[in-house]
Amino acid sequence: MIVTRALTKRFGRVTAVDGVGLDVGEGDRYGLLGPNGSGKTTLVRMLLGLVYATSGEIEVLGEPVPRRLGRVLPRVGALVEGPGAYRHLSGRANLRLLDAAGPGGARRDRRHRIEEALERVGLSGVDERPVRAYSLGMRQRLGLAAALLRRPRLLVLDEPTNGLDPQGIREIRDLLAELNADGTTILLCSHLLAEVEELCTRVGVMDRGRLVLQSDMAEIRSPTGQVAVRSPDADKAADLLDGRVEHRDGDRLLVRAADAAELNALLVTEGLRVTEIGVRRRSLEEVVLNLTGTGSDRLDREPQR
Ligand SMILES: Nc1ncnc2c1ncn2[C@@H]1O[C@H](COP(=O)(O)OP(=O)(O)OP(=O)(O)O)[C@@H](O)[C@H]1O
Repeated sequence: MIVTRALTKRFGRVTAVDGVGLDVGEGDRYGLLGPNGSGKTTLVRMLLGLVYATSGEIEVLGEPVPRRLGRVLPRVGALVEGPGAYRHLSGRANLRLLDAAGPGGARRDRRHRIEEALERVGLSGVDERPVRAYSLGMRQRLGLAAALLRRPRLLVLDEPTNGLDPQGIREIRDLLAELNADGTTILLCSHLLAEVEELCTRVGVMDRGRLVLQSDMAEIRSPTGQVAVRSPDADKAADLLDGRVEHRDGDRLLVRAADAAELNALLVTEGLRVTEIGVRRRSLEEVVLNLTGTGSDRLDREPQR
């Protein structure tokens, strides 16, 4: 769906994007993660022909960009510059204008398409108030509706849940999952680890212009070969499992073992009580921290010097 090779963009002395090889497959929910200023926006703007690359190659939907942009863009929905709209017009009127700019047949078909897009983003009940009276969340939804008008095969979204409350975030996340289940490939930029972890099937991590990680989420979340055990008999358990305990913290043990059920059986057979047990998987946060030393769920910390 999207392939870039050695993609680089310099603004004067600043290298915003540095030798990036992005690989987004059909049906992916790809999360491009990175702190502010790491180059995510510049990268997606290049994919959409909004910025020209300094060097490197881009292919979107099998076509070279920007050379074949005219063939690519009608099949791509994008929400990149923030939800831009005419503030004095209603949301519906904005979509009407946008729709009229493209091909699309009879007036009835157009009206139907607009209502369908509004419905998808939960704005079907919206009245004729001008967009300037909308909340940020409503504007964000309107931006998404605009991106969905042409039933795109690929959606490119920059921070799609910015400014939304938790309920709004959940709705957008559900909507994106639904669209993806219907066959739309999604590329989204985010500085929120949790958002990418919950929604995405594939992740790329940007750090100072470079793509420092690109992997399927399933691979990141694959078992580490350790089992986490919590037991009120932790001392005895540690004696019993001597040599296999990699870490101990009070009543919690981290044990080198592939099979939690087997370990549980062993402990219980020896008369040791187990309150919690499970195969340990790394979180996306751990993986990202190891790579970039970037903290917490907001990745917008200053790089360490
Ligand atoms: N038009 C421009 N002219 C000069 N420098 C720019 C321009 N656009 C981006 N940059 C610089 O390129 C770097 C990457 O910026 P970019 O906006 O792509 O990062 P980002 O990861 O998307 O961050 P954010 O989430 O804040 O948008 C930054 O150092 C930024 O200052």
